[in-house]
Parts: sequence; C-alpha cells; structure tokens
Amino acid sequence: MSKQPDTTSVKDLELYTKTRSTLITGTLLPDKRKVDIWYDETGTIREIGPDISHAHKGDADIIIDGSGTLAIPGLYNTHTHAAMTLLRGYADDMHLQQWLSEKIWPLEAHLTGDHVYWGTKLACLEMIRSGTVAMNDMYFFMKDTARAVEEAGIRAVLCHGIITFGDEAKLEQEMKATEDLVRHIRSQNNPLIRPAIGPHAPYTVPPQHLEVCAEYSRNEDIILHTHLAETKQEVDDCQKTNGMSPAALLDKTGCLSSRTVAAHGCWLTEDDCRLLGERGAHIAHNPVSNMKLATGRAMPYHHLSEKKVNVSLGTDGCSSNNNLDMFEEMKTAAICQKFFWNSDTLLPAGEVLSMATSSGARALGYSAGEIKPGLSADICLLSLNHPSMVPLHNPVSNVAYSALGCTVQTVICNGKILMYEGYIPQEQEIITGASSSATDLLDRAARQ
Ligand SMILES: CSC[C@H]1O[C@@H](n2cnc3c(O)ncnc32)[C@H](O)[C@@H]1O
Ligand SMILES: [Zn+2]
Repeated sequence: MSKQPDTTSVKDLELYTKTRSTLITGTLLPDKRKVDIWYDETGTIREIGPDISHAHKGDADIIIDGSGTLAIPGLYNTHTHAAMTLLRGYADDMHLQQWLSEKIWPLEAHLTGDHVYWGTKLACLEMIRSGTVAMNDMYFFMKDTARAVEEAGIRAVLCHGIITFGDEAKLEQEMKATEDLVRHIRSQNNPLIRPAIGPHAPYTVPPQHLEVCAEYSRNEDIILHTHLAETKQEVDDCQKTNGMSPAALLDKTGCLSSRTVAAHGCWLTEDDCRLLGERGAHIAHNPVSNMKLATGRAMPYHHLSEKKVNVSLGTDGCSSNNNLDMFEEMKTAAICQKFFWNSDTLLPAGEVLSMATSSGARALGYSAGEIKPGLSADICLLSLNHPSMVPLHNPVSNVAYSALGCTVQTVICNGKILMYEGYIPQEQEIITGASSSATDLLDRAARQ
C-alpha cells in the first residue's frame, strides 16, 4: 500500500478492507478553515489542524489528498426500511393507509431473506454513494439485513418490525424474532451494528403489547424504534380508542424514554412535544416521505426545538421517498418547515446539517457526528469542483441547499474507506443482484 496519494489506485481493494491510520491533507471545513485531519487505526480522530501533515506523515498508513474537497461529518439516516429499495416505484401517488394495506403489505407477504439481503445491499450502496454512514432500520428478515450491512461497512441499528394487531400468538412470534435478532447481532461482535426493538406503530401494536416492547427495551438497554403521529387519522383513531394522543399512549405504556426514536411526529401537539422533551425521546423527521404520502401537516419543529427534543433526519423507505439521498432530505426539511409554518427563519442551513449528522449520532448513541478529536472518523469529502458547490460563498448553505448525493467524492465510516473518489468495490454486482431480486419478488407475488 503506497503512502503517496498520487500513486494510490482507487481500485486497490486493500484500501477498502480495514481501518488504517490515515491523514487527509488540505481539506476545507464548513467554517472555511483549510486543515489536515489525522485519525488512528482504531478509527478515532486524533488531530485536526492547519498544517499537521509534517508531524503525522510518518504515522499514517494512508494519505488522502483532500485538496479541492469540503469535509463534513458522515450523514445519519435515522429512519428507514432499507430493503424497500426493491419496492422503489412499485406504488406511488397514494395515501398512507391505502398504500400500506392495498399495495405494500400484500407484496411484503412474499418477501424472503434473500430479497431483504439484496434490497439492503442496494440501499447501502445508494447510501454510501450519497454520504450516509449510518442507518436506523426496521424491517423483516433482519439477520439478512445485518449480513448486508456488515459487508457494506456502515453503522446500523436494526430491529425486527413488530405488527400484532392484538393477536397474542403473533406477539409471541414477533418477540421471538426480536430476541433471536438481538442474540445474533451481539454474537457478531461488530461495534458498528446494534440491535433494537421495533413496535411498528400505536395503530398496529395495541397498548398491552407496547408494554411488552417497552419492558424489553428497558431490560436489554436497546433503542425502541417506532412510527408516531404520522397521519391525522392515526391521531383521531387513537383518541377514539384510547382517549389520548399516540404520544401520550406511548408514554403510558412505558415506550417514551431517551432510548426512543420515533419516526414522523407530523401531528404532534404542543403537549406531546413537551412530553417528548421531558422523556428525552428523539424524533426522526422524514419530510420527503411525509410530503409524498400527503400526511397533511409538517412536524412542528418550532415546538420540538423549544422543548429541547432532539430531532434527527431520515428518508423512510424507498417506496415512499423514492431514494435514500440525505442531501435531498436536508433541503426538503429546511424548505418544508419554512413553507408549512410560514416562517423564513425556521430550520436554517446550519441546523438542518446538524440534524443530519450530530443529532442523528446522538439519537442512535454513536460517539460520532462531528469532525472533532476523540470522535469516530465518520467523514464525507464533497467535491468543490462539482457545479452544485460553485461558488463557495457559504459552504454550509451549499451543503444544505445545493449539494446532491452525487457531490460526494469519498466516504469514510469509523476510519474505514467505503467510497474513494467515487469508486465502491462490487457496485455492478450489487446492482445486478438487486435488480434480479426485485424481479423475483414481483414474479412470486404474481404466481399466487
Ligand atoms: C414491520 S416492518 C416496517 C413496516 O413499515 C412499513 N412502512 C413503510 N413506510 C411506512 C410509513 O411511512 N408509515 C408506516 N409504515 C411504513 C413497511 O412497509 C413495513 O411493513
Ligand atoms: Zn417508516
């Protein structure tokens, strides 16, 4: 492995195999400082400074020429259903309940572990290509998801999505699947992959079953990942059935704590936001999916930030987004808040960038999300030569409002290089495998 950047071949597969002590030279930070970044072989950032390369050239196994790039923290996608890449474009322009019950759930009934593996491989590829280094994922056949994630090298919090509709036998089966996943992930000893429990939503998991999930999350000290207050119908039905809002119901059943990551929150009331703040729960905001599924209201960011709720960002699945580009998500979040709440100052560029990075790392409990000594090296180098980054009056503005997934040049997760100058090993094999897997899923469904 050469130590010289000009002789490093992007196709040298050794580059992508493990974390090595690395020096990134001459990159720009969002505050426009030109710096070198040095991280060690454990993937921990050790030093950042204007000219530290002389001191560390000898220590580094790899030198990345960062000139002409902007370094930002890797992006955190805190709510997704990764394998739904296979359902991209399968059912569009519908309202959530009809979309789920008439199109998505009937097709998902035909899923196998192999589909989930290939769908997740494709999702990881798409995420890495657009600068995402971590995901919070809820789906089925999650051991297959874990295998795909491990191969890709990103971070992931994984849960088996629990849907019981009140059926006790189903709960037993879903809890077994969860326990099995928790055991499996722990046995793999990959510090980047962690298990969680995933009651799908208060409308698919009744209160007595939510209590079981809350207790499990507490006992195992794992994240509880759920959907919350996505549509008005969900809130109205919950009021009718339980005499309280979905957020209050989560609280009553013990599901609201600092371990909770709840997706959406479009229809949260001010009281709900206060409750979430008091419990230290996190909201994963998914503006593209919300707008596409016409949820009818934007998450009340002004109330949530006032109550000090940590709000992170997610794409949701590829059937309601229809991609996994967190740059698109940042811009949509910032402009959706301004438009819906009629406030030109709400969710400015710097805040939306933090939402996609440090808030995401905080929600998922990783010691990362900022480019800072002592934190993990989750770093994304954007090309300053890409049209979306020219001119560079304000780097933070460009990241939030004009950059795209394709502006990303190099991606590093926990010090390991996942994409180098646009090259990701085995990209074509993944695209071919996922494409035939999607065809197979639709063929199986058509045969029945
Ligand atoms: C039980 S695994 C997860 C489950 O959630 C479905 N899903 C995808 N997007 C959404 C959404 O926006 N709201 C609610 N549920 C959603 C997915 O298809 C799986 O069935
Ligand atoms: Zn979802």
